[in-house]
Order: sequence, then C-alpha cells, then structure tokens
Amino acid sequence: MDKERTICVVGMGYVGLPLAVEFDREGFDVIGYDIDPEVISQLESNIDPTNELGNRAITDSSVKYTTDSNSIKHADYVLIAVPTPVDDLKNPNLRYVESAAETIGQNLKPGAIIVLESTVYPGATREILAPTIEAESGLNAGEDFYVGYSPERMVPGDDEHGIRDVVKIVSGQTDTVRAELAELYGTIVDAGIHEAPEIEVAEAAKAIENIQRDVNIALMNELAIACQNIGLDTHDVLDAARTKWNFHNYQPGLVGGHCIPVDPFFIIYETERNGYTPKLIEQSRDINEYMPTYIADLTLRGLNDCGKVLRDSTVLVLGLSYKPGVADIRTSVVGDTIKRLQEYGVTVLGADPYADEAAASDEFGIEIQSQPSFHGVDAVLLATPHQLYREIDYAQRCEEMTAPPLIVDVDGVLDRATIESTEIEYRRV
Ligand SMILES: NC(=O)C1=CN([C@@H]2O[C@H](COP(=O)(O)OP(=O)(O)OC[C@H]3O[C@@H](n4cnc5c(N)ncnc54)[C@H](O)[C@@H]3O)[C@@H](O)[C@H]2O)C=CC1
Ligand SMILES: CC(=O)N[C@@H]1[C@@H](OP(=O)(O)OP(=O)(O)OC[C@H]2O[C@@H](n3ccc(=O)[nH]c3=O)[C@H](O)[C@@H]2O)O[C@H](C(=O)O)[C@@H](O)[C@@H]1O
Repeated sequence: MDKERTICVVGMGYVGLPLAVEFDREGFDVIGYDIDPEVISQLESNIDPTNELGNRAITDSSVKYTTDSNSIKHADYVLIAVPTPVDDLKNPNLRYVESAAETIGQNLKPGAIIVLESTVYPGATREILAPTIEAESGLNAGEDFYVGYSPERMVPGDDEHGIRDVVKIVSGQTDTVRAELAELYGTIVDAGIHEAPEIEVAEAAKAIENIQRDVNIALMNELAIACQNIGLDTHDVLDAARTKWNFHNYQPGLVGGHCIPVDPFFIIYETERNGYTPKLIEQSRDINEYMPTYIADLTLRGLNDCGKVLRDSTVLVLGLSYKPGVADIRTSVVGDTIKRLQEYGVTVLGADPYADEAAASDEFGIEIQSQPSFHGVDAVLLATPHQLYREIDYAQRCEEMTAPPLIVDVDGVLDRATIESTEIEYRRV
C-alpha cells in the first residue's frame, strides 16, 4: 500500500479521530476535517475532545486538523464518520451524511475513493452518498470516483476492543475498490479484514450486530420484569441460569448510547419500505425503552415502602453517562428516569466522575455534585455503576441519609448481603 497517499477523515468524533490518528501512525498523510471550529480548535491545541485517546495521542500525531473543506481536494481516500441519528419518528436522519457528501462533491479529487463509516440503513451509500457527490461534482460514481462502506465496530470505554482489535468489514462499488480498501484498512487493523460481497451486506451487518445485542438485552429486561412480577430476585435466577455453558451473558438495565438504541430503526426502516415489519426487533426496542420508567417506578415504590412522602423526597442519581467507564451522556436514557421521578415531585440530584458537570446539568436539568453527598438524601439510585461508585462503603455512607435509607442498584452490582445486614432498604432490577 502506497503510504504516500493522502487520507481525509471527515468528522473528528469518537470514530473519526481514532481513525485519523491510527492512519497517521502508519505514515499516511492524514487530514482531519470537521465543521465544528471548537473541535478543531481543541485538537490544534493538542486536546482530545472525546477523552478516549487522551491528549498525548493528539500531541504525538501529525494529523492536519482543519475546518477548511478545500483540504479534501488533496485526498485519495475520504473516510466519513459523521453522526447518523434517527428523528423523532425514529426514521433515519442522514442530513449529516448528505451535508458531508455535498462538501466532498465540491472538493473531490478525481479517482478518489469515498468510504462511509457511519452506521446507516442498507442501501444508504448507493442511494444517498453516491448521488449527492455526483450532483455536486458533476462526476460519475464508479467511473470518476468510487464509493465503499466500512463500519466502525470499536467498543467505547473498552481498551481491549479498539480500532486495531476488531475485524474490519470492508465493501466497495467494485471488486477492485473492495480489494484496495481491504489493503488500506489492513494497515491499521491487526484483527483482520472481512471483505463483504456487496456494500449493502456491510451496511446491514453493522446494524444487525447491534440489533442482536439490543434484542438479547431486551430479553433480560423482560425476564427482570417477570421475576419482579412473580416475586423472584432476577440476579439470583440469572446466576443460576448462567451455570449452563451456553447461557448468553447479558444483564438487564438501562440501554443507552447512540447506537444500540438507534441502529434497530435502520433495519426497521428499510424492511418496512419493502413491506415487512420486523416485530421482534420492534418489541425489543419497546421493552428497552420502557426500562427508564420501570426503574423510576421501582424507586418510587421503594420510597413509599420507606414511608417517605414523594414530594418531600430527594434522590441522588449516581452515574449519568450511558455506561460505566465512559463520559458520553449524549443519549443516556437515565434522563427519562429523572423526568419521571420529577413528575412525582421528587427532587433529583446527580453525580458522575466522567461526565462534564455543566454539560450534565444542561442535559438533565438537575443539580450536579462533583463529590456526591448523601446528607439529607432519601434514596441513592446507582444508575451507571462506574468503578468509583462500586467502591463506596454504602453501609457507612447511608448513615448520612434520611432514615430509612433506600438504595436502588440498577445493575445489581453491590453485595446484597452486606447491604441487607444494615437498615438500608435495597432494591435491584
Ligand atoms: N461512538 C462510537 O463508539 C461509535 C459510533 N459509530 C457510528 O459512527 C458515526 C459517527 O459517530 P461518532 O464518531 O460517535 O459521532 P460524534 O458526534 O462523536 O462525531 C461526529 C463529528 O462529525 C462532525 N460533523 C458533523 N457533520 C459534519 C460534516 N458535514 N462535515 C464534517 N464533520 C461533520 C461533528 O462536528 C462531530 O465532531 C455514527 O454513525 C455512529 O453511529 C459506530 C461505532 C462506534
Ligand atoms: C454489538 C456491540 O457490541 N456493539 C458495541 C456497541 O457499543 P456500545 O457502547 O454502544 O454498547 P454496549 O456496551 O452494549 O452498551 C449499550 C447499552 O446497553 C447497556 N447494556 C449492555 C449490555 C448488557 O448486557 N446490558 C445492558 O444494559 C449498557 O449499559 C449501555 O447503556 O455499539 C457500538 C456502536 O455501534 O457504536 C459498537 O461499535 C460496539 O461494538
């Protein structure tokens, strides 16, 4: 692979930034393009806006960060990693992809290969990306430039599954393009390359691997609701079931992030367009979207069991990001739990060691404590069990709370025997 070639990564976020840094490490000439001046300003000041790589990685890299779209003209490869949310009606919102495609079309180097990395519905690369670039450039896809698709599969907050550690699926408009992309990505992915026969196969595979996770978690959540309904402790039941070698290890809980809760709607959208409604996928989403309410009601019933007046009660939510070990609060569903508690007049406070306090206060509309205080608190809701919060001595700290203290441990990570040996009322999902 000719490392003299120039790569432009469009979108300096959780996906695009590590991608740019890795290709830079391999000796490519890399441009990191983003429309957000604040992002580029931080990167030019050797600050990692995502807090995933760390500032040292930015300092050590020679990526050229810019908001100047003219830079794209130099790129032999353009890799797109912009957001692909769904709208309020849960339909794919590809306006970021379209906008990026317009900019690329206006600054296209003939012969370039444009690779979409963002998660999309099957067909989006050929239906949205290619025609938009053609319209802006006046050039023809498959002749004057080429398109491909290669999803990102790294796991946020999981250092063992970064870009180099997960098999990279690649696909291309032609067999030659696919082979060239396999070689390109092969320079930064140690785990290997899977060449998908069609672009749509690669698009679908990405969404479907996240759907499998969403459906499995939804089953655990439905089992948790069922266990609660018949008076059993879910974790006792799962601990027993897990002794079977092929029992799949998923946990009930709040299902957040901008992918697992979103990607099912890409497949729902595309299959419904073709006359089929994937009922299991839809119902799994419904169950997982119900969990914030379920957890709020578990807390409200717990306060009531403690003889507390809801409108006079205070709940401290520990952990606001969407999963342990990450700072990302963008689509943490604990906000829905907070809103429901507030509907009953409960005062909610929050704390999270990773999340930016001002951003969290804006996101959730509650007071954020840099150091969680248990004083005057009626209940602690351990929503995201960051390691720091698993190490708290709750037996000791709960003495500061208004008696009788309540702990709601969403993921059931605390030692129940220790907690129940105290005056603490303990609930878990
Ligand atoms: N965050 C993750 O762990 C993973 C995300 N993905 C997918 O990757 C895609 C990107 O996600 P993230 O990196 O998390 O998003 P992000 O929100 O962290 O970063 C996106 C960046 O793109 C920039 N941007 C938006 N429109 C632009 C345009 N027209 N031109 C240039 N830059 C533009 C934004 O300013 C932002 O800096 C999404 O489709 C997501 O589903 C896939 C796997 C993992
Ligand atoms: C199939 C798969 O493992 N996908 C990964 C996933 O990363 P992400 O951090 O969004 O997913 P996650 O770790 O499953 O967490 C999602 C949400 O689900 C919750 N969760 C997770 C596992 C579980 O058993 N129970 C549960 O409640 C987490 O707390 C979190 O709120 O989505 C990423 C993405 O596509 O953005 C993807 O690259 C990652 O590989």
